[in-house]
Amino acid sequence: MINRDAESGHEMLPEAFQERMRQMLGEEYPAFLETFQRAHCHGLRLNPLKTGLDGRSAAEKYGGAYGEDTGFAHLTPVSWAENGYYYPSWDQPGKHPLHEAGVYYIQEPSAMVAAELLDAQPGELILDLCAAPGGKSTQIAAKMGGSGFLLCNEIHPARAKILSENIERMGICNACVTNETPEHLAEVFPEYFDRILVDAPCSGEGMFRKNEEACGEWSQENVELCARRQDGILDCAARMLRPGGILVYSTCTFAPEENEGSVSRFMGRHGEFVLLPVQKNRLGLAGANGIPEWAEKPVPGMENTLRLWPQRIRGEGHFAAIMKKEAVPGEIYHVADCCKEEYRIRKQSEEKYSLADFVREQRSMRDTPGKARDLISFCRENLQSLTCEDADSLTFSAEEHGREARKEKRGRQVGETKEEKNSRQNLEGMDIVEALGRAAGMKGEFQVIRFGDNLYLAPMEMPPLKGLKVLRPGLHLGELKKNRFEPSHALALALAPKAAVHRWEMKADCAEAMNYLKGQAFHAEGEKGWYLICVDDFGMGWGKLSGGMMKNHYPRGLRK
Ligand SMILES: C[S@@+](CC[C@H](N)C(=O)[O-])C[C@H]1O[C@@H](n2cnc3c(N)ncnc32)[C@H](O)[C@@H]1O
Repeated sequence: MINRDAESGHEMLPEAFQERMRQMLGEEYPAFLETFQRAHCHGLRLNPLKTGLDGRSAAEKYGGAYGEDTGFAHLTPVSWAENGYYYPSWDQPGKHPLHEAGVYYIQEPSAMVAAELLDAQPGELILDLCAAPGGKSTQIAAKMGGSGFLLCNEIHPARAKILSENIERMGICNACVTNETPEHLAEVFPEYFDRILVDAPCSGEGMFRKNEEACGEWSQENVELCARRQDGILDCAARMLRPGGILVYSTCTFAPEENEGSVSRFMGRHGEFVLLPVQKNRLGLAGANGIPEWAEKPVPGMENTLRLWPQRIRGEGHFAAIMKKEAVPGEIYHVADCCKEEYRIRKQSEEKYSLADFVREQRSMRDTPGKARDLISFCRENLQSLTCEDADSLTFSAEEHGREARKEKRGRQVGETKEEKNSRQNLEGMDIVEALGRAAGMKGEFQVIRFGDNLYLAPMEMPPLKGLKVLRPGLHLGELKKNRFEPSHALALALAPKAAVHRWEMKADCAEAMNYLKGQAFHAEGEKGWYLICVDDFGMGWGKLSGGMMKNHYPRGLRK
């Protein structure tokens, strides 16, 4: 039954929920209820993969550079998230071209805390098990900075598609998106990951203020159902974590059964895990403790978990806990290193191409000069020549400008045998693919994967995905069409703009940018070919110039 107390602003809250919250909060209950009369906070996270800056510098640069009507001014920091900012309710950053260019992700401020606690490091193997729509995955990827492997999984197909689009929009190169059950993933990846985030499906009580509809669906039975589901998901996560690995569990609900309850039941079943304290002072969240008495069988350290309350902070209700897998009960789990070794060997035997094989195959695809459908020819014509000894500091050569200069030196050079010429061109091809990976943000070693006519880049750490439902096996580079290679939208968003030979610059706050997002073609003069369409120096999509017209290649499904 719904309590309709119009004056209080919480008329939509179910009575049983109110009664339980009254019991839980005691004297603090009126302050909690009062939050339902206030508007909720709005947050966004700046994307360092795009800006190349830390949050503060990016906020100063971009927050200051845009007027009120762009929806990108007035940013104030969220204390617990590195690149997190509040924006005022009158701003509409979701409608701005910079949003489509992946410069930021709109995310509820409290929801930013879980990925901070996961503390992902470059080079690690990380799983986001319940990942759609991708707020936390994109935050984790930002921390990895293009190095290591991120598996983003979502059980619901339609939500997995949205997840994949968000991974693409944010220009992430080292992530794979799957649509799997936790149980199936646990069979495929025993003790594989260094860190796992379980941002669990929950009763969503913490979002009631934002989403009234969720209130109507609330029931005690659903809370209990969610708690049981969380037990199952956490058990799968435990199987996939390597000894010494970190598991972060989070929800956006207040229900004790799904928070302290889920954690203590999990710890009861898994003696190999210990609870780690959340460093609350560092996050500006002193005293935001979990409550041991709210678990049926509390385990030591439960107060070290994190509870966010809307009456205490500028954000919605959230819960998070950090757990570490310590012991290695050999009879249940394999040893992680053995497992990784196994993957490495499988990869070697199953992998279709080495980079060298791939380059050789691509070069043989050039049936007629000028009709090259291979990736290397595309790069030669459309990417600046790059040197990439140090992945962190790409140098783009300005001297080799011009279509002629970029053409492959096809003929034999003086004193060169046929074999030497082939080998030189293969090496050049490998350099080009290597440079493409760097320009797309790859920091470690990577592989090129071909699915039919589609080409992808993926970190070397990505294991074989046979038998899994995969939406995105890495960064989509593009498609080999009949007579040409067509670059993907994902590549436009991941590519460092300075790597593109042809760029078409637009101002983010002008009508031209919105018209491009609507799919409109426009008049333009310049050299024929592919153009990276940029808003304020950020890649937003492709256009193809021919005969004075820029054909619009912004994907139909994303047009405004
Ligand atoms: C809280 S949401 C995740 C939000 C996401 N982490 C983010 O930051 O954008 C929980 C997700 O778990 C998914 N889910 C539902 N049932 C599941 C199950 N049995 N196993 C795994 N995930 C499930 C839901 O579809 C939902 O997308």
